[in-house]
Amino acid sequence: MKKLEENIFLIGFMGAGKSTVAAELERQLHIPRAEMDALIVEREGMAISDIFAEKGETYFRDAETALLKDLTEKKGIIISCGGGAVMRDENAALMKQCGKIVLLTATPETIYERVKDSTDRPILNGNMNVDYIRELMEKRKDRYLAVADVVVATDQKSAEEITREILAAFA
Ligand SMILES: Nc1ncnc2c1ncn2[C@@H]1O[C@H](COP(=O)(O)OP(=O)(O)OP(=O)(O)O)[C@@H](O)[C@H]1O
Ligand SMILES: O=C(O)C1=C[C@@H](O)[C@@H](O)[C@H](O)C1
Ligand SMILES: [Mg+2]
Repeated sequence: MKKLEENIFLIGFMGAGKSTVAAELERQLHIPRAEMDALIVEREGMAISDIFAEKGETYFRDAETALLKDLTEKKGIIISCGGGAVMRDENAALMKQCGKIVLLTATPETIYERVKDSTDRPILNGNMNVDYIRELMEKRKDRYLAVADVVVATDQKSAEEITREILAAFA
């Protein structure tokens, strides 16, 4: 893993720990990290929830695809994806072509505990409960699993442990 020629894409449900683990991978591997959500906020000059509310989800999804196209021009970076990014076929194909895809999973109960106080996950606005999380996760699960090269369950594990498992899978 010293000479990472491909990218690492971290995918998974909101709160699975993509941003947290990406930061740990960056710290350990000394390779740059791109946070899709943060880069969209920077490009648009608006919070994610404001983009959804004022411009709509399709606008956000188009911005996400445009950003992914720019990011996949690069090599050897860690990309922490938006939780829904891989649901678009075009995005999933781009990721597959340009790197290894790591899926982080967690139970709906764990996810709820991690995201319940957040106000900037518009997909969960008004639906912040375990049942809704389970339902949406179920809808997304097949796609997440279909594209993943490596799957790491994150419940009751620290970011360091999860990172160790990812690196072991690629060793
Ligand atoms: N392994 C873990 N154990 C305990 N808490 C965690 C773990 N991973 C992440 N968290 C916490 O859960 C919350 C969500 O984590 P994070 O932002 O990394 O998720 P994400 O997958 O990037 O979510 P999103 O798709 O919404 O960007 C944060 O408060 C983070 O500190
Ligand atoms: O799962 C999703 O659809 C999303 C996850 C977040 O990372 C953001 O990209 C946005 O809130 C949408
Ligand atoms: Mg994140």
